[in-house]
Amino acid sequence: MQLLKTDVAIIGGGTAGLGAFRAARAHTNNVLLIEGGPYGTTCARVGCMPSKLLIAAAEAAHHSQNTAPFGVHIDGQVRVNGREVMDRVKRERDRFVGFVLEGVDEIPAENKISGYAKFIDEHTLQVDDHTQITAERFVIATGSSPVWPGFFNQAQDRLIINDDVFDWDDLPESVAVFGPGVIGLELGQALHRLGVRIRLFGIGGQIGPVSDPVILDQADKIFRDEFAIDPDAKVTGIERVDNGVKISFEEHGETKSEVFDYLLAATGRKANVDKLGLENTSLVLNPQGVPNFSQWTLQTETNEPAASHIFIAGDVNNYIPLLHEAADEGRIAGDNAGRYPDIRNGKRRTPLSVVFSDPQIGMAGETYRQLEQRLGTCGCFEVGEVDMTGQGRSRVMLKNKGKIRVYGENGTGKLLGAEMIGPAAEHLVHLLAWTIQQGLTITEILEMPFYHPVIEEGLRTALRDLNARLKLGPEAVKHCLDCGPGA
Ligand SMILES: Cc1cc2nc3c(=O)[nH]c(=O)nc-3n(C[C@H](O)[C@H](O)[C@H](O)COP(=O)(O)OP(=O)(O)OC[C@H]3O[C@@H](n4cnc5c(N)ncnc54)[C@H](O)[C@@H]3O)c2cc1C
Ligand SMILES: NC(=O)c1ccc[n+]([C@@H]2O[C@H](COP(=O)([O-])OP(=O)(O)OC[C@H]3O[C@@H](n4cnc5c(N)ncnc54)[C@H](O)[C@@H]3O)[C@@H](O)[C@H]2O)c1
Repeated sequence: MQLLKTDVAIIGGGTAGLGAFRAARAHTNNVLLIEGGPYGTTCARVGCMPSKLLIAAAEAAHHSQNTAPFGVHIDGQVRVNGREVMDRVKRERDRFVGFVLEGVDEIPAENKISGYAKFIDEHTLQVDDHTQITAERFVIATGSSPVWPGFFNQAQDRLIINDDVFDWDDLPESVAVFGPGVIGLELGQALHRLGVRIRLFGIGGQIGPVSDPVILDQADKIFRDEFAIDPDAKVTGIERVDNGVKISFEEHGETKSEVFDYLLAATGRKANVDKLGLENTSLVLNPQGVPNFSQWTLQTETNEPAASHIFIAGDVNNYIPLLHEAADEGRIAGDNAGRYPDIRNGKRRTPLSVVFSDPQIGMAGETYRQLEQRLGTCGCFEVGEVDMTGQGRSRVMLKNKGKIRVYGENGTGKLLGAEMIGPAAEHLVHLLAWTIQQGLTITEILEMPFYHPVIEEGLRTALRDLNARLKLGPEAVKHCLDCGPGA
């Protein structure tokens, strides 16, 4: 058994762990990074990047099949070569992973340990069966893993998760996707557009991360128009049959069955805490077994009188499981583990999220649900809205679908948040998150320049509507002449 002593031990070499490693090293050279699996990060290997590559191929197929309304006809067949699609996805994915690996290679060998770590007491980790590490402070950055209900296991070898999709050499004929959350929606729509027969099964009517019922209703209509999706499905059976997996479900009061090549479980993820031996520490755990922690310092809560020497960052803390948040949290946790006990509050940014469906779903600032809970009973916030079906630039490009809803505070006139489904949502929510973080009022935002004809003019209409409802501006004028046609 190798015995090692260090100032800071980082458990997990993903995005949060690598950020924590760098930040802790600014305080001490005695930092150990422990990685159980392959380096490369979830984001680059099986997450953000390969999913966006698959979506990019799907968009190319979709555009080339939908040129006729412009009077542009592709005579002949648009052919999707599944092998070439997957080859590009994997080739480009490997390139992104390669960049991460180059960074990992620069970390000196004596600062890296391979193996799965587990606490055996407050200050000691067992790594596989080969090493024990005693450390003054720790950062837990072990990420998350997919979860699914037990009855999915009836699909046996045809049950797959996102990781498996990015291992394919060719596209299958059909996939039943369970979970129209972020992963299911992105992958399901992309597969559909690449010619794979899909059916997307949800539960309780939820689609993506949307909390605003008006946007949810839009999403439901838009996606139902394009592919088979039931966000509130009644699935009555899952069975492994000779040629795949048979799913039985109710539709319009009838029981139907359909056979698919695979069942893709995209029904959520859970924090990787179960094998960490946290029961051997004094940490206070929530019902999911995740340590309680401060979102500002990433310091965990302990039963001991002394402040905790353990920090937790990234997906494993179940707070905001997104890449940029994992990176921020890694830096904050690593910095605090390095400087402990003189710890600091880190900078948390305005919440921002994007689903790369088409149309995209975007959210910035506080969600509708959060605002309803915080301000709903006092009539303290108002909602402005624009329907994108008539929006000039979107219509020109035949991207005129969806709605934008913006939320503002009565009295202060500040923008609080937004939810949307529609064109260029990935860009619009950035603009909104940036203005919310600066604490701008809707009036101040409306003083900014707006070009013509652009999708941002649609956002301006929603903001004008909001200002009028907050009684801080005139009624929004329908077809305002000084705005430019279709603004
Ligand atoms: C399909 C998919 C698409 C996504 N798309 C986006 C997107 O478009 N935009 C976005 O912002 N986010 C996206 N995400 C989320 C994003 O990938 C995660 O938020 C982010 O990767 C989390 O980073 P992390 O460092 O917390 O975890 P990870 O990168 O998973 O790192 C955790 C590491 O810990 C290691 N580990 C686990 N247990 C132990 C142990 N006991 N000992 C040692 N090592 C251990 C693991 O091997 C792993 O390498 C996506 C996720 C998925 C799955
Ligand atoms: N574009 C992005 O930023 C992006 C992309 C992918 C993933 N992610 C991150 O990864 C996280 C995990 O994504 P996810 O899609 O696995 O989780 P999710 O929580 O977003 O979605 C899970 C979905 O599965 C549904 N569901 C649960 N049980 C079900 C069942 N038995 N049958 C059918 N549906 C069921 C839920 O209602 C929900 O809609 C996301 O929260 C997000 O933070 C981000």
